[in-house]
Amino acid sequence: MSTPFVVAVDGPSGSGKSSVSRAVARHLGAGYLDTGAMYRALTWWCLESGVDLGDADAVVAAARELPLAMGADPDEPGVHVGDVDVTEAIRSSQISGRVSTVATIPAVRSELQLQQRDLITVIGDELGSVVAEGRDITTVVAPDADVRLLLTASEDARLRRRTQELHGGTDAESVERTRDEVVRRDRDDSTVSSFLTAADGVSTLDTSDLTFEESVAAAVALVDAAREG
Ligand SMILES: Nc1ncnc2c1ncn2[C@@H]1O[C@H](COP(=O)(O)OP(=O)(O)O)[C@@H](O)[C@H]1O
Ligand SMILES: Nc1ccn([C@H]2C[C@H](O)[C@@H](COP(=O)(O)OP(=O)(O)O)O2)c(=O)n1
Repeated sequence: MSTPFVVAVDGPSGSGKSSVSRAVARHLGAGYLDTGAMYRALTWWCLESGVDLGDADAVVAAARELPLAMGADPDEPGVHVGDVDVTEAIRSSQISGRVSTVATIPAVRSELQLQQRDLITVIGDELGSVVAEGRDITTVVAPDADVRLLLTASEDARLRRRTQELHGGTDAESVERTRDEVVRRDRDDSTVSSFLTAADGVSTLDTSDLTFEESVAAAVALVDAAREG
């Protein structure tokens, strides 16, 4: 069996990681792994089962026991915890508002990073290639990936995109309602991962002034160059 082709993508909220990574995975016929969804699913499970998010030991124990199933289809990347389909529920503002509390516990990160490496191996072995995205994939989870890409975009562009997605418009009030979900969360998350500037060997793609299609084309060009080289 040949070694799987791995694409690692990081970036702040609203930079386009999920949508661009899914498009790249479709282009490659690869599997897709949304590592942020794993932190979200753990947060959902803790809230559902009454685990106090302030009790780091309890959250770590929950991370070890989490009955998580990650779908790898970029067209339909479902997330299940036990029998429950949490794909939609983990995108709620309740989860977005609390996920950083979970994701900034170092031992939780170590546990989920282990699970993410295993998933990248399993998906890669099955499909031949995998696109994994998050905050620390290029640096910690898969630093040896064949392609390592940091997506960036101005705060203004990221806020506008997320507001459009969540509220269907970009009036001033909706933008303010979204600010906590983007700006505050990135500030908290960046205390434990370095996803605002590219590490050595990581390519940066600034999507601020690109259309979605242009972002995908630029990412695909990088991936194709690495495949051919
Ligand atoms: N140039 C662009 N690059 C990437 N996404 C863009 C661009 N312009 C608009 N978007 C939209 O912004 C949103 C980005 O969301 P998402 O991919 O979930 O970002 P992230 O995973 O980084 O939080 C999507 O709805 C996407 O269609
Ligand atoms: N590899 C990762 C992925 C996500 N996280 C954290 C940081 C984020 O606040 C949450 C949710 O990530 P997610 O990628 O779903 O967030 P956005 O879609 O970018 O808004 O998880 C992380 O710490 N490390």
